[in-house]
Amino acid sequence: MHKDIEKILYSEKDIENIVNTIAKQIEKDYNDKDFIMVGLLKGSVAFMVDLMRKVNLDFSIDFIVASSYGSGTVSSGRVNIQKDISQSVEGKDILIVEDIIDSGNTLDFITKYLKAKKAKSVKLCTLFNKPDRRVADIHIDYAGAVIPDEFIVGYGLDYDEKYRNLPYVGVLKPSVYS
Ligand SMILES: O=P(O)(O)OC[C@H]1O[C@H](OP(=O)(O)OP(=O)(O)O)[C@H](O)[C@@H]1O
Ligand SMILES: Nc1nc2[nH]cnc2c(=O)[nH]1
Repeated sequence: MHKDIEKILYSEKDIENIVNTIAKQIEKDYNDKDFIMVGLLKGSVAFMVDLMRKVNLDFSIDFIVASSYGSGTVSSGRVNIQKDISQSVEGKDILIVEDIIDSGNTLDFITKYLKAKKAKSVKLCTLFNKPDRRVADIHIDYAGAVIPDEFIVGYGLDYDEKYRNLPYVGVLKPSVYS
């Protein structure tokens, strides 16, 4: 285990099981759809790569780079698009893939943004749902696990741009923040 991690909340195996369950639901719902799986970078990178390989359908992938966090652990509420989707979404079914939904500000903004670009449908898929600090009124279509109000890292999730490469998800030792 990494020296900065206090405890592991989701092991590699736990995450694999969650990914497989969500992939089966998506296969069922998107069987007859022409859809784009859109990962929100950078946090969704590990989840997106694992999920897309488990969904046995024809679809395209794309990425948006959006950010609402600075170097800390609280959402600024302002969402910036740093890299837009690279194709037209008009008339397309969009499945957004996210690592975590917390305040909901990021997904609220991105959903409205894609609908304004005339997407046929926009659904949300997140590995982790943290409802305690929700501000925006959003509907999550696929959620892996509900987590309490703790700041988690690993499997794409960072603190100050570190720990994204950990294959598991855990919480940091308090000394890391001081
Ligand atoms: O529901 P919210 O409060 O908006 O928080 C969720 C967002 O925060 C994190 O992204 P961040 O802005 O830290 O960028 P990152 O994906 O590059 O880590 C995470 O990946 C989500 O996109
Ligand atoms: N890394 C990380 N980013 C977040 N963004 C919103 N909540 C979290 C969290 O718990 N961990």
